[in-house]
Amino acid sequence: MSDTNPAKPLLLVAACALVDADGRVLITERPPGKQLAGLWEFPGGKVETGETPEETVVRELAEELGIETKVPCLAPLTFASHAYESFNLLMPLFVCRRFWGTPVGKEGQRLKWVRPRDMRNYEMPPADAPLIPFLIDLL
Ligand SMILES: Nc1nc2c([nH]c(=O)n2[C@H]2C[C@H](O)[C@@H](COP(=O)(O)OP(=O)(O)OP(=O)(O)O)O2)c(=O)[nH]1
Repeated sequence: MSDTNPAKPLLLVAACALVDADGRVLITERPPGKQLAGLWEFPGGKVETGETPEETVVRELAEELGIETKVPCLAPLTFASHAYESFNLLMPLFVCRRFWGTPVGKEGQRLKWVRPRDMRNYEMPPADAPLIPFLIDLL
């Protein structure tokens, strides 16, 4: 039997795997106070009205990490689809190897560059686990 809830919203979030010259990927710790605080995630955020998911990633990378990239530097890799308690998440994951500046946690969040095969050692949101094999295959 289906447990579909018509009142449960679909949330569109765009995320990015930033890749460095050594094939490591940046993950960031969700700040205290936010939902899923303390978990490690891909930088990104909610797609705002009027934005494309690519524009969201460019904006969030600037806001959260102080780096610049451009829409043509983002390549779609895969997506996450996960039923959270209060919303259904749809999250495209882009890969970006070309960016300007050095990422810093502009909101005080910790950052780590990790090899995809080591990502299982970091606690990530449940939506993210199925993304890891795609990064292992890519890198
Ligand atoms: N950025 C990001 N969000 C993720 C990942 N995995 C995952 O389940 N999420 C969920 C957590 C949140 O419910 C949602 C992202 O919302 P958010 O609160 O970080 O977005 P935002 O930066 O626009 O936040 P805010 O302005 O509302 O504070 O997606 C991930 O890898 N990266």
